[in-house]
Amino acid sequence: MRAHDAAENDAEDAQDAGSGAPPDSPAGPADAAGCGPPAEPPPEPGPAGGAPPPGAAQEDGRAGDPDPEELASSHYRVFQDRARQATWWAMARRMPALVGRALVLGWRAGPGDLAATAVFGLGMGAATAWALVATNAVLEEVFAAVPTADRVQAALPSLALLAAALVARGACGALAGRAQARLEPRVVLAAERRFNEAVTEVEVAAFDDSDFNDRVFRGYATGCDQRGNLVRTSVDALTGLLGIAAAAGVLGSMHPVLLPLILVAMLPQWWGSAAAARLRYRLTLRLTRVMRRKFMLQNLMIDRRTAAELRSYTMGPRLRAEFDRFADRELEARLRLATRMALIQVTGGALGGIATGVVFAALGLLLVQGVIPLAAAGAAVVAVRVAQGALGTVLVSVNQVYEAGLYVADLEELEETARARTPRRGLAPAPQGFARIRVQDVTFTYPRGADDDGDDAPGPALAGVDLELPRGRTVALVGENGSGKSTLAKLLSGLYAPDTGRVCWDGTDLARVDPEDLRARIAVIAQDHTHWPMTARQNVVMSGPEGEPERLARAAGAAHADTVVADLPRGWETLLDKRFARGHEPSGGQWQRLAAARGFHRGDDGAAVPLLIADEPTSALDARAEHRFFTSLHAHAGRTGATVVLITHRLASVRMADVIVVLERGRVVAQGSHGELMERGGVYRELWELQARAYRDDAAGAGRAG
Ligand SMILES: Nc1ncnc2c1ncn2[C@@H]1O[C@H](COP(=O)(O)OP(=O)(O)OP(=O)(O)O)[C@@H](O)[C@H]1O
Repeated sequence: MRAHDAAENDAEDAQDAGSGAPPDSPAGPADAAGCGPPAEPPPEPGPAGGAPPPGAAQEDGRAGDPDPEELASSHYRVFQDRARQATWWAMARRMPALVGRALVLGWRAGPGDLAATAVFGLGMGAATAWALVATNAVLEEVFAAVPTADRVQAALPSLALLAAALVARGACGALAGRAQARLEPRVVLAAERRFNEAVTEVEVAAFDDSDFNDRVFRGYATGCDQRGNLVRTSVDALTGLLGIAAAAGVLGSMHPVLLPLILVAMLPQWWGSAAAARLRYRLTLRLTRVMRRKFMLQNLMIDRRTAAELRSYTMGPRLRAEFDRFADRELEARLRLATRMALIQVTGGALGGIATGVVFAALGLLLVQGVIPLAAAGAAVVAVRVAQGALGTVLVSVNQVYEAGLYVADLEELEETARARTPRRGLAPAPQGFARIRVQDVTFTYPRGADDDGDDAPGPALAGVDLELPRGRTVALVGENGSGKSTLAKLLSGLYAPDTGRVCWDGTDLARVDPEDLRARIAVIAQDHTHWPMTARQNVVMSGPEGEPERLARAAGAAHADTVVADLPRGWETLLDKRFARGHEPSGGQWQRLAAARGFHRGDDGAAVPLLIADEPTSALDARAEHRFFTSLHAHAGRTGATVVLITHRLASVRMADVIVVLERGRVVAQGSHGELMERGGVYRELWELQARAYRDDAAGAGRAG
């Protein structure tokens, strides 16, 4: 069964069995998006979210359709469990911590703006109380007996006070709003900076973990903005609370029985906003993978690097269909959400109307029974309205704080994971150099994602590797595809650490030295080199010194990138990306020469950079360029005294290497010079003879044809 069929079936099953609702009920929108694992029912909506949904037991027994690539993702279970905890009680419990967190974030990002927000927020609360007291005074003056012109005149000072209170309230509101609006972007920017640091400092192995990638996507798509939301909505909640406190204080001073009426008036609003926020949150959470797929597919459609192949292989309709498949799921989920939101709104509105009626009836009753005077009843109506507005703000904010808090917690977990997976700093500096590099009994398995259950886990990429790389020599790693050459190169370059065993520069275990310091002493010409959207100069100089023209010329000459640059319209200053105006696109081989120049540039000083690793550096080069390149590589070892590690399938060039290491299925099966390995036989001689025979046959064929 194809993956998406399974996902769709699963979505339908989840609707039928998991929610206890009919198939077209809105209970299963997120599963319709195909994101939830088969054994997970959709979470129970509504305030009683802690209870298991009806039908969950059925679902447990149901044989779900396997769709491991898309659905078997245990971290969704974590989120569903967390979303299910979103009861009112859970929200209330988390509120102090979340608001506290928001205040800390706000204080760190903009202490002045946070202080201004607090001062003007308090001012608003005080002005609200003042306005209510003035309202009561005005009504008392007017309604103490039958209203007359004199009474209205007598009420004028109170009216002036009321007007002043309202002006003060408006001014405080505007100033608090300004401070808050200044605070939010600062908080978002601070979050973005932390996020950028986390994702660029984390070890490269983290990107092999799909769970980490999901978190990174959520952080990038929503997490940073939600930090701003958390601060804004927390301030809103606190401001609303001040408004309520003001109204409640004034009402309570009139008559304590008026206090519970505020609560009655607000309950429906509470329910509506809580339900709506949780629905939205769950949808976004469950659509993460769908949105990520859509984003990926759309990138393939718009990227100029894929544009040609997309057309050659007539991939357009297929990609569009794939996009539609995910987009339809998302749309369906969003449409269901819209319906559910409307239902919640209608229900909340109706219940709100009933509650207001109950409040007014209660006020009438109190008035008739002489519990409160007419003026107090009038002021109470105004106070209830004020409190309703403020409570509305609080309730919406509380839900938003809770919702933002979930995203922020997710982002903080990402930061925590990233911190835990960021190589430790402050270790000993890397050794200046080495007489030899020793790889001792190294075993390495690529990290698996949280979703991998281990049943079909691949074996180690390297197993029991022992090796010595002498200083100033060229060491070639050869072997068939997947034999572990690049993995060994990544371990040698300090990108990955061995699971067991050690990589040592003389007596120093590289696990004990500062990884960034180590990497600064290694130059790498990567197999999957990046086409940096920068100028040709920046592509070569990268993190190295900029103002050394001789060094640049040497590097470009060694990589034969000088001829590439000579043909560029603006030489070294040509921008190498066609997406920009006046950008230029080098050919694949030209890019490879620039990438090689980057490696030579970094490794120019062999005392500072004693190791150069070149992973298939000539795969896109023509025969002449390839030959020249290998000559340069050997010359580099001779000139700088650096050790050169070369990975290549071109065995004719490997012949020049001082040591050739043959890998097979992650193990070193032979090592020695070309002559020794040819004499010994085995994989190396087999591969060599295959390539040599192909050339001999071609030459013979050409001779006969001639
Ligand atoms: N990032 C990764 N995550 C998981 N497995 C990986 C990763 N990179 C490589 N592998 C696996 O590790 C094994 C060794 O791969 P490696 O890239 O080191 O081989 P190689 O000898 O360089 O191959 P080639 O000649 O094709 O470049 C392979 O089985 C491969 O599937």
